Formats: sequence, structure tokens, C-alpha cells
Amino acid sequence: MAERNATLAELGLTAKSGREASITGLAVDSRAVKPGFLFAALPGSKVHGGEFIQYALRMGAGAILTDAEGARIAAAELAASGAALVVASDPREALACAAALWFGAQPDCMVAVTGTNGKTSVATFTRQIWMALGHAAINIGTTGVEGAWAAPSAHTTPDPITLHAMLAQAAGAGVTHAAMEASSHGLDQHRMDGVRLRAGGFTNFTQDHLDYHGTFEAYFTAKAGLFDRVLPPDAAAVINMNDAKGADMAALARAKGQRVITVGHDAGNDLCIAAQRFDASGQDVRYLWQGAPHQVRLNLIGGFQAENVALAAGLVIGAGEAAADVFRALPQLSGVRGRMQLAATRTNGASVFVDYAHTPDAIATALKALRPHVMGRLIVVFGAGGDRDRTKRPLMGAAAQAHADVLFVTDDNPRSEDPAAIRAEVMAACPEANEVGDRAEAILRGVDALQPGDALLVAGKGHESGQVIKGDIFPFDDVEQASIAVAALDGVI
Ligand SMILES: CC(=O)N[C@H]1[C@@H](OP(=O)(O)OP(=O)(O)OC[C@H]2O[C@@H](n3ccc(=O)[nH]c3=O)[C@H](O)[C@@H]2O)O[C@H](CO)[C@@H](O)[C@@H]1O[C@H](C)C(=O)N[C@@H](C)C(=O)N[C@H](CCC(=O)O)C(=O)O
Ligand SMILES: Nc1ncnc2c1ncn2[C@@H]1O[C@H](COP(=O)(O)OP(=O)(O)OP(=O)(O)O)[C@@H](O)[C@H]1O
Ligand SMILES: N[C@H](CCC[C@H](N)C(=O)O)C(=O)O
Ligand SMILES: [Mg+2]
Repeated sequence: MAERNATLAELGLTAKSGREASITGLAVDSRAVKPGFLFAALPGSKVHGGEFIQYALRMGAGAILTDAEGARIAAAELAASGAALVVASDPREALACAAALWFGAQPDCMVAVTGTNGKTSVATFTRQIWMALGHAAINIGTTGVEGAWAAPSAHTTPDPITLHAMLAQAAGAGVTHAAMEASSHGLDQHRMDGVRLRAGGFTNFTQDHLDYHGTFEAYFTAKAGLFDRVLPPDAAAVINMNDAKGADMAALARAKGQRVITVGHDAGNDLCIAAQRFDASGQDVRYLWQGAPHQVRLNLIGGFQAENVALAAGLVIGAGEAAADVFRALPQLSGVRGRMQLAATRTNGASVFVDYAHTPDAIATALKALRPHVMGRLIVVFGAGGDRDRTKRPLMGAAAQAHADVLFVTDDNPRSEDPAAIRAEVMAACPEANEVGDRAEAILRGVDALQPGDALLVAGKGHESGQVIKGDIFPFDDVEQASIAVAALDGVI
């Protein structure tokens, strides 16, 4: 963090009590507080950050940003310390704006994408198109920061302090364009409210994260926040109209005055996916941009990727590039790590794909997408994560049952839960599936079952490099395991 000072007013904040503060840095975790820092004591899902105000004050915090509840929890310590106290009705939003002002620089041209599935894919394709057009661009999300500047990231949408530190560093390194993922947690917690966006995208809305949001309505409201709160009225909203919620999202965006760019299979859309022809290594797609045809080669497996590419193209056009240039760049797109990635091929010609499908809709979409590329049977190895939405487990089982011919149910980050109990919840909807808890063995069994013309989809972990069991992370990589299995069975590397 840069060595500098700011007044509360310079961070858009007004103190309710306490002495004048000269802020030296920002922290959301009391353990990161240094002398002179502003500590944001936020209402959490487990505990109220107000519980840690006294600790932050002992570490030398110069100011506290919190809500009425946090101020009440630490009233005595706050009065005794004389530290500046800012009380906000929504301290997360206030922190996001303060972080934007503290770190200052952001890439000039930024866009964000939300939706249950496809965010990483769309953000990555957006960055790739910008780079093909000669811009210094990055994407920020589940796979970290990638492109013209790189950094790891623990969250899909980082907390505002981490996010604005990243944006400022990237801008300082010459990055002019950034595409970021807006997760529903991130939107609900106002993590990106201080980001200046030129365009926002919506992929789709299906089940995930009900453990956190509670209801579909609350989950949708969180996602809608990208358009009705974060995206300014002069921005473009790029909406997938194939999704059942597309029309609602478009209406919200129009009500805010945003320029809506619709994307979909119907001819009435601004960007229409008019036709697709599949082959072993990808697809030819006929797009219509405002009625004019652009026929492009996509070296990407899966019909849904043409939708993700269309959204990315819409975002780039919405953010100011000429449509003809954008369509010319599309054949250069390459697949996203762990998304429909061809991981290995058996000597009998059967293929193994690794994909990040971890929701019911994603499993159905990924399996359906493979069908036109496969003449034989579809085999799937999958599981469901622990400490995450439990209600999606049988739905994932049902999706696999409906769209695959042979099923192996295995473990996928059981976290604190009993792995056998998670598998049982999945298998309630696919009782005939083979149950193989150990993921490496499940992949080996899946690969062993491959006959000429078959394909195996290893779903759920995509780019992930570890299996999370209890508090430990064991190194595990689906792509690597697929290659090992093929080498072991076929005797080749
Ligand atoms: C459910 C959730 O999103 N939690 C995030 C949230 O934590 P919280 O507010 O609920 O934390 P809490 O434990 O109740 O603590 C309350 C407050 O006390 C503070 N605290 C806590 C302990 C202490 O000693 N001192 C201290 O100051 C915490 O920093 C926090 O501000 O705010 C924290 C600080 O920003 C985040 O680190 C934390 O992310 C947790 C680790 C997490 O796992 N989040 C996941 C579910 C998530 O955000 N995922 C999304 C979506 C992924 C997808 O697309 O599928 C993502 O964007 O990554
Ligand atoms: N447009 C789409 N429609 C339906 N399913 C999709 C779509 N795009 C991707 N998927 C499926 O979802 C999986 C995850 O894709 P991706 O990582 O791009 O999504 P995400 O929204 O970033 O996920 P996360 O919420 O974990 O960040 C893919 O591996 C694929 O199976
Ligand atoms: N960002 C998602 C990823 C899930 C991936 C899957 N491997 C799992 O662990 O469930 C989540 O944390 O819900
Ligand atoms: Mg993602």
C-alpha cells in the first residue's frame, strides 16, 4: 500500500464523533490494522466486525467505519479512545467508495459480467478480444487476474480493498482495459460499488448459492444489483435473452436509462446467434450484428460457448469498439483453462474433457454441449461441494442422469462435511450411478470405461488445483489425473 495520508472527507466519509483523522491505510480485518488505519467493522455472516473494534483500536486504528450496531457494540471503547467514528447505514457501500478514492487509479475502460454460469468464460473472452485489438487488457475473477498483468485472487469478486489495490497496480502497469466477474456474493456485499463501469453483462440465472442467499428472489436481487446499482445510466447492458430472466434484466437496465444490447438465438436480437455447425475441434458460427452477417470460426467446444462469446463481443462493442473489428478477432479466441478443456485422448480415439460445471444447469449444459461432438457414449465423473448449497446436490445427480450414459459419483471439495453423506444426496437422484469416493480412482474408472467414439466429462473442479478435505487442501488437478489415467491404461505418456 502506498505511503500516504488522507482525510476522511477525501475518502467521502464524515465522522460522527472523535478527533480529526489522518488515514494511513484501510483494513476490513482487525488483524491487518496498522497505526492510523481506517478499520471497517462490517456486519458479517458469522460475527459483527464491531466485535473487533477494540482490537483494531489497540493496533492503533485512527478511524472506525461501521453501522449503528457496530457503534453500539464498541461504544465504551470508542468513547475512551477518541478515535474518529463514521456510522453509515450501509458500511460496505461506504467502504467500497472509500477504497476507490484511496487507491485512485482504475483502468480507463472497465466492464463486468454477472450470472450463475459463464462469468469466467465471458470475462476471459472479453480480455482476449481487447488484446487482439491491441489493448493492454486483463480479466479479474475465479482464475485470478490474467492477461497483460497477472496476480492471484482468493475470491471471484475480491473485497473492495483488495480489488482497488489490484486495479490501481494494474493501471500503474499500463493496463487500460479490464473485464471483471461480478459474483452474487460480491454484489450483495457491495464489493465493487466503487468501480467505474462502461458496460455490464448478464449470462443466465439458475440455481446456485441458495445456502447464502436463502431464496431465488434474494439471489436474483443480488445479481440485478449490477444493473440497478453499480452500472451507471450511460453504460451499456448486454443481456442474454435466451435465459428466462433475460427480459427482466433488460427491463431493469432500460429503466435505469442504460443502452441495452440484446443477445440471443432469435433474429430480433441486436446480436443474434443465427446458426452453428459443430465438428471435432470446435464450431462455425453465423452471427448477425444488427442484421448484418458475420460468419466466424470458433475453436471452442460446446454450443453455449457461442453465447459466451456473443456476450463478450457485446461488452467490447458496448464499451466502444467497432463491431467489424470485434468479429474479425473472434477466430483468435482460445478456450478457458478447465472449461470444456480437452485433457487427454485415449489411443482408441476417445476423448477426456475437464469442465468446471458445478451447478445442475452447468452439468446439463456441458453434457448436452458434448453430444454433437461425440458418436458413442457420454461418461461423466462428478460430485458436489461440501459447505455449499445442499439443495443443488440431487438436482446435479438428476442432470447427469438425464444427459449422460454412464455415471461416476465422486468427491469434490467435501470441506467440513462427511463425503459419503454428500455422495448419498447426489445419488438420491441417480441411484444407478457408480459410487467411487476417491476422485483419482473415479477418473481412472471413467477413463477405463471409454470405448472408441465415447467421451468422458470430468466435471466440477475445472482449473482448481486442490481437493479441500476438512481444513486441508490436497494437491489435485483433474487435467493431470486424466493424463495419468490415460497413460496408465494405454501405456503412453
Ligand atoms: C460468505 C462471505 O462471502 N463471506 C465474506 C465476508 O465475510 P463475513 O463478513 O461473512 O465474515 P465474518 O467471519 O462474519 O466476520 C465479520 C467481519 O469481521 C471481520 N473480522 C473477523 C475476524 C477477526 O479476527 N477480525 C475481523 O476484523 C471480518 O473481516 C469481517 O469483515 O467478508 C469477508 C471479507 O471481505 C470475506 O473474506 C468472506 O468471504 C469468505 C471467505 C468466502 O468464502 N466467501 C465466498 C463464499 C465468496 O465470496 N464467494 C464468491 C462467489 C464464488 C462463486 O462465484 O461461486 C466470490 O466472489 O468469491
Ligand atoms: N453460458 C453458459 N450457460 C450454461 N452453462 C455454462 C455457460 N458457460 C459456462 N457454463 C458452464 O459453467 C461452468 C463454469 O463456467 P465459468 O467458470 O465461466 O462460470 P462462472 O460463472 O465464472 O462460475 P463461478 O460462479 O464459479 O465463478 C462451465 O465449466 C460450463 O460447464
Ligand atoms: N466458486 C464456487 C466454486 C465451486 C466449485 C466446486 N469445485 C465446489 O467446490 O463446489 C463455490 O465456491 O461455490
Ligand atoms: Mg467464475
